[in-house]
Amino acid sequence: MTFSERLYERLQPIWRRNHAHPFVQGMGDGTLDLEKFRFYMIQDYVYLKDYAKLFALGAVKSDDLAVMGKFAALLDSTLNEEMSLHRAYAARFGITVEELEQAKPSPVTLAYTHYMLHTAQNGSLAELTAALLPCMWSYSEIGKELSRLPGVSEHSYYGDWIKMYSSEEFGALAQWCIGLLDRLAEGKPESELIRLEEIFLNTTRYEYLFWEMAYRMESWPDE
Ligand SMILES: Cc1ncc(CN)c(N)n1
Repeated sequence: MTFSERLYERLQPIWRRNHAHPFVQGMGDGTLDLEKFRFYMIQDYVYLKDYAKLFALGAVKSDDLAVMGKFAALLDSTLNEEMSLHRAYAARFGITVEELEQAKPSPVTLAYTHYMLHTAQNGSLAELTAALLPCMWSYSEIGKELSRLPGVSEHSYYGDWIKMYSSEEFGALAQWCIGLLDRLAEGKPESELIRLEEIFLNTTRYEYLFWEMAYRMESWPDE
């Protein structure tokens, strides 16, 4: 069994909760309130700005040219493809790029990105990869699962989101990250695998909290 198979098997309960979240299901059946989606888009933009830095840190922590190149490609794709989706949605919501850039993180966004950046800056390349993987992997799985629902890709708002995350290109990037973690985990003692599992579990939990935060449009108490 590969390390990613072990993670997938062990974390099924929380993984399924992510897929079953009303925000995710609401995109699938088209009933999600647009205000919640608007809130999500802005927070996700703020999130991705920090998330992209993990790829830059991954390149710094690697000595393998192929890995460095792939991290550079992931950085480029996050900033210029994934975040373009958000810029396009923002335009539809009447939000300017300047407003997007100035948006401030909610408590959950801040906690999630800071946890990942802290792990990436202080940990090994394997720890960095374990931290960033649930983001890529769970969106690719959610995108694919939603895209199987009839007519969903044609939804005037949620269709583009589902098309992006169910795309082969996004799936291939997620698969590369899974393969990288498997390679990095190979031959590691159980104590280190437990540490990697804990990091992966925490960012999987943060994925859930992010859906919950967006669904409830949670911000700071004084806002
Ligand atoms: C919170 C979150 N998690 C994952 C992804 C997919 N890159 C995202 N855009 N936002």
